[in-house]
Amino acid sequence: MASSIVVSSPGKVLMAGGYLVLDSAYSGVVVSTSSRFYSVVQPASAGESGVRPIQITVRSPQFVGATWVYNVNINGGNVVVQQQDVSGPKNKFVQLAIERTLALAVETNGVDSVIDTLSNSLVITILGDNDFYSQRAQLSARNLEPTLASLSRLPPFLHTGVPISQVHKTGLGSSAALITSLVSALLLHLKVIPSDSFDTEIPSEGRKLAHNLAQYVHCLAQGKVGSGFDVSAAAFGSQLYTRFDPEVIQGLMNDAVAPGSLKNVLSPSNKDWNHKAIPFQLPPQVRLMLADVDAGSDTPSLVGKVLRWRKDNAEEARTLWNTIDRYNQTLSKMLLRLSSLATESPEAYKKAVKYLSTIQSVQWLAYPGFPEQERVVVETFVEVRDATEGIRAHMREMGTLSDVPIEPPEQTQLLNTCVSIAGVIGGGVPGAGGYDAVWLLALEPIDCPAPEQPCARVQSVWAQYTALSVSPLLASESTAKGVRVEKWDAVPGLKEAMGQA
Ligand SMILES: Nc1ncnc2c1ncn2[C@@H]1O[C@H](COP(=O)(O)OP(=O)(O)O)[C@@H](O)[C@H]1O
Ligand SMILES: C[C@@](O)(CCOP(=O)(O)OP(=O)(O)O)CC(=O)O
Repeated sequence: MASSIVVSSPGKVLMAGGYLVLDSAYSGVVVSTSSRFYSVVQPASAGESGVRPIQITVRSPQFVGATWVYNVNINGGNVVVQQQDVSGPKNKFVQLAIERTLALAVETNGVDSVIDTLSNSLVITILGDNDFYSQRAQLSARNLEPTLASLSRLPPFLHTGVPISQVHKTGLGSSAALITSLVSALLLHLKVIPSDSFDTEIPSEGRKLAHNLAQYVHCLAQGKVGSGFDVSAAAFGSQLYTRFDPEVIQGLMNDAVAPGSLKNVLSPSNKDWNHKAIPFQLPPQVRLMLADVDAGSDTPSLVGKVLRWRKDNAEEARTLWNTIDRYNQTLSKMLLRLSSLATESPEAYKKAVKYLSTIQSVQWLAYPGFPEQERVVVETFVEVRDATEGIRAHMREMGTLSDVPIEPPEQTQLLNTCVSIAGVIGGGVPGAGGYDAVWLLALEPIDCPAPEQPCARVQSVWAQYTALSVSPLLASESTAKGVRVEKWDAVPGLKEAMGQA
């Protein structure tokens, strides 16, 4: 498909730092997922060139009735993107992503250049990996158990059978990944950033601009400035994230922006973008598993209650947040140390993982005869386990003090059952917590048959929780990178899904 651009961004799991990451004094441990969101930008067919006003059609082939046609009006520096069918369902994430990216392109390259680039109009297709949306209905329709093996048997980009408004999201940050991949694809198509902006993980100026624009659009679409960890993960991949000062975009949080007001604010050289995204990755042979547990909690209301408690109990909250932050930092430091140990002593690391994968974590230190290098690996894994348990205990305490179900009893019971499975390192509730999901870190020894892997043991326990209708997801460090340009043929099922609409 000539002159098409395919860009993808990962989803996210905030393993540690929920609520704290709203304060730039603290950081969050964010793992970007193996599940990715794709934006495909193509010039409309030749027969539609020269259409006025310029039209941009956006299609979401995975949902019923998810096609939006926009008229683009560029008058001087003003860019207005209007939905043709004003009575139809709207998608503010898509509309604002297009409108503000075009406005930035006009500021950067001038009106004539943008109009010339859009002379053929555009067709944009957006698709999320299956894991962004609950596949329970699709699994039961195929009489399949809610297991990883069943999920891997589903066709990629599976049609959900419902309108977007009715989809059960799994909390991987679909809107953040959507916006980041879409603005990145448009910035490339409109030649606002160089074509190689996403060729390496090193944050190029183009990647930084795409991040800043995506953060702005996401906050505008949501009507609030969250911590932004989800967009940062979509842009830069797994990281230790510290939020930017919301003031940097406060002046742009309006229905319309004055011509010329975006470029300087969103520029990577604007030092007011003071977020931090320190590269992070899970150690080898460690898998992040996610269970989509329930219909989900209302994150903004949980956040509102916790922040009210924090405001009314400043001293108590500071002490508790500082304690949680120490556990969060220990978790990230020990996970990074395991990556170093795997590089320094690969054989000792592999042997330790193999042994630990066969027993419960509470027994990991029982054996006294480890050789020195293996003992260091075992002790470091124990520190990770202890950090996860310390985070859980203090997040539960925060929930009790603020009357918010951060780790409610049902989740505590599920997590306690899971972390006692042989080969499971630890777990917790992601992000704001609640009833949405649980995450686990599980060992994955290299030379061990799949049915004996800790992941498989977790699956068999999760399959018993039919009441929780768990649909497990899986993330891993191997593919958890930020925005990247894709080759058509390298994305299984993409061409077929494009034809779905
Ligand atoms: N494939 C898609 N096509 C169009 N819009 C989508 C798609 N997936 C998600 N969205 C938009 O993102 C919103 C969900 O974003 P969000 O609330 O961040 O969910 P989550 O973070 O739990 O995935 C949806 O309501 C919809 O507007
Ligand atoms: C509370 C938070 O710090 C983390 C929320 O993480 P979640 O992953 O729970 O977010 P949703 O996908 O919107 O449900 C709020 C924030 O950082 O913006």
